[in-house]
Amino acid sequence: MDSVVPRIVLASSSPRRKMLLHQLDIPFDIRVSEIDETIQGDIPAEEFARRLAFEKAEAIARSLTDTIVIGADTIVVDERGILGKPQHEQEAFQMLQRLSGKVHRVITGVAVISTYLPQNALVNHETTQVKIAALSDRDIQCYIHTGEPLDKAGAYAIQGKGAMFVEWIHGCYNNVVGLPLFLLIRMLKNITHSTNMSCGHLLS
Ligand SMILES: Cc1cn([C@H]2C[C@H](O)[C@@H](COP(=O)(O)OP(=O)(O)OP(=O)(O)O)O2)c(=O)[nH]c1=O
Repeated sequence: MDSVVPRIVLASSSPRRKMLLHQLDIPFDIRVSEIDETIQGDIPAEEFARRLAFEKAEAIARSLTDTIVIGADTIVVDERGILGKPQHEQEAFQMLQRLSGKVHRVITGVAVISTYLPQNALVNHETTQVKIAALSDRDIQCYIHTGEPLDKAGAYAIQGKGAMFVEWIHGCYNNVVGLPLFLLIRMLKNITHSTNMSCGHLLS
């Protein structure tokens, strides 16, 4: 039997995720889901990121057939808990003060839901350690004025001007930007192999 090339949908409004998935040269469409991302401190951070990734993918998958839907959620975690995206400049300032001179974790939950029959869902996460240099209040203020921090977890962008604050990372770089491609490809391979599908050589 010939293998089927699946339809892939990225359930995300993030231009970073779109750019990263484009890098793999797999055709895909984008659909944006609205879910409640209020931080819940009573569950482990990994589980929180995985749950949000699943909810983002599921909100789109429930109205689609014969599609593979990808959802992701990125959070920053330190010893005090989870940092999501800052709501305003003051919160961005507080987040960057909190990360200054320390190591934190960036966790991206990834969900891949197949609505081909038999339906299937995989959820996983990737963790990267990031060391931020000691920042003065002036460093933080200047950075906030660039406008970059506001739609980023932890109020910085490693792929942008925030790179000047990153001393080192340990783990997957793309995970920090919002989509761990190595993990995603393994999940896509798993889910397409469980049915008779292929996305060309990348997923074979
Ligand atoms: C730490 C860090 C995060 N980010 C981004 C990745 C994510 O887009 C964002 C975290 O917010 P998310 O809620 O994961 O994603 P989003 O709201 O941008 O998009 P959607 O929910 O529609 O998929 O922070 C960077 O771009 N660079 C970084 O260095």
